[in-house]
Amino acid sequence: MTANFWDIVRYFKRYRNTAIWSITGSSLFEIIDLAVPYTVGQILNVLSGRSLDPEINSLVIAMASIFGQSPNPTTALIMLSGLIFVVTVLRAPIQVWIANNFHWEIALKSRRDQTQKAIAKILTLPIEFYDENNAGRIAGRVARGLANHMWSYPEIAGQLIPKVVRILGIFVIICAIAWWISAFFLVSFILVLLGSLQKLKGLVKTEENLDIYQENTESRTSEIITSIKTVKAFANEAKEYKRQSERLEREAKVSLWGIHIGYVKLGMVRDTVLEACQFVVFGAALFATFGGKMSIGHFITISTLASMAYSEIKPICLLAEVFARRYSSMLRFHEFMKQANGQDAAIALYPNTKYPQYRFAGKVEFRNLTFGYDRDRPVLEKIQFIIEPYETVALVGKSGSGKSTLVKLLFRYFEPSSGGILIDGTNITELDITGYRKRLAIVHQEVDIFNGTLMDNLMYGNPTATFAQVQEACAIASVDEFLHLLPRGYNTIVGERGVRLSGGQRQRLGIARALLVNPDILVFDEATSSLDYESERSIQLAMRRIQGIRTTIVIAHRLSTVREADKIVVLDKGAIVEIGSHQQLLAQGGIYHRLHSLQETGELL
Ligand SMILES: Nc1ncnc2c1ncn2[C@@H]1O[C@H](COP(=O)(O)OP(=O)(O)OP(=O)(O)O)[C@@H](O)[C@H]1O
Repeated sequence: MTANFWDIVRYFKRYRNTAIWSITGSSLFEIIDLAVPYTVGQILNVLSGRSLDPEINSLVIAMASIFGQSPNPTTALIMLSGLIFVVTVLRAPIQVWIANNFHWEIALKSRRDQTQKAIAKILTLPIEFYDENNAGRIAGRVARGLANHMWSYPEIAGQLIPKVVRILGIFVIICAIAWWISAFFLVSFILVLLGSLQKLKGLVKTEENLDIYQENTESRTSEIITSIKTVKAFANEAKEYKRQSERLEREAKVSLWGIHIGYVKLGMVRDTVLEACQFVVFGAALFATFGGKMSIGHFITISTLASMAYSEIKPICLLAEVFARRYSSMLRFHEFMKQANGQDAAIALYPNTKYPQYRFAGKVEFRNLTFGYDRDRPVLEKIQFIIEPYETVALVGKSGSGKSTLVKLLFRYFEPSSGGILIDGTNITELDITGYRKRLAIVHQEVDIFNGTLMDNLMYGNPTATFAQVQEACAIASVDEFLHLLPRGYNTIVGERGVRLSGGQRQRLGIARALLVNPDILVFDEATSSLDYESERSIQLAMRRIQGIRTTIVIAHRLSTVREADKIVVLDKGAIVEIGSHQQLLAQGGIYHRLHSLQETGELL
């Protein structure tokens, strides 16, 4: 999905009304400020004994009559000084208030809204997105996009637009005094702006490449952090360091020689052209004044305004440059936000959303199910078997045979290409996905631990569980075997900043967490990592306690667990090759028998 400039504009759409009046306010103040050089010019005319411009003269007469004075040079000077006081001293706090208050208010509020939307997007993206993009890449893209939008808004709304309006105002005033100077001014302004924009276009393209490079570097840094144990175990610190340094060097080359130098050259050419134009205007006005075609007051007004205008073009170009530098990362944020949601996106993001409260006996039927991540390459083919309520079924097969994929389909992370899954006779696609998933629970091979207390982690799926229920689940899952070893029992902080739990302890925590949900179907993905004997025995005990209470599906990597299952489904290359009890399958003398013999001789399944 591609994004464009209008996505950036839409980002702030919610605050359109405040934006319109605050930008108009800021722009008006930039115009009002222009009264100063004009008034100074008029003061000079008074001081040098020349006449005022007709409009100002009638204003002085009108004001003098209001205060009962006769119009003379003194009243004119008081009037003109009063005008300068109003547009400078009185204007200052109001202008700062609008700029600092409203522009930043919009920037910060939009950041809050959009961060919320980004979190919603993260929660609703299809699960395969996370197979293809790691945390560092996603987090980096979102954070850069949000920050750049936030910084850009006050610069564009509070500075760039008002400055452009100010330049237009200057053009109008110069035009009223000497149209030929204003024509030169306008042409030079447009040419400088078009030239700068043309050059910026090229630089934005290079910025885009830089952004992609940066994302790749961030992604690898995040991988290094999450896989630091592997990096260290292979003593690959130097290799990783070198690879990242090379990437940074490549980024520096692009940003220094491709982009930075581009901006420097652009600035050099632009500033020289601007100074030259200003000099031409100054010279033309000087000769016009010397030749008696212009008053000294108008000469001062024009040269001051021209200097103001040309000095405003520089910040306008600089603001455009800064925006260009941020542009591609903002677009990449919108590309991320436009990613299609997963088919489970309907899952409620708001806690109060109602969903049906299902209750299943737990009969699961895989009916002629075929599926492939890539539609042309099926990973599972014509899978057909039934799990009766409260049965324990073990899925067995070599790595890559499709066991996990079958479970992913049960959780509706993906839809089958043909066939389907029925629960108590109803196709799961006909059920509300939230209500349905609430009745399932899974214990992954690697149990995720959130930073918080052990209790928080146990109650993750069911925050309303009672203490007695927690204790019961912990007893079944053999969590209580290590509970007393933790310094503060249930209140011990575990996870990122707390006590480290071993693989076996994590799995037992995972089982207790799943049991607390009281699911109708429990899926247990046995840890492949070799657990110590004690942990393995505890987990087996826990599994034995669960059997017969609810439908249980075990992705088995150890045959010791499988032996106890009511039914064993042996998968090979995405198809069911054997199905039956441990004894039946041994008697068949097929794949299962071979796997069993291998394990008996000490080889892992
Ligand atoms: N997200 C994915 N996108 C594309 N292909 C995938 C994806 N996940 C798994 N596969 C492929 O699907 C096939 C089945 O994988 P699956 O993870 O289901 O096997 P498994 O039996 O659970 O293996 P293991 O025991 O190693 O976990 C494999 O060929 C794998 O490469």
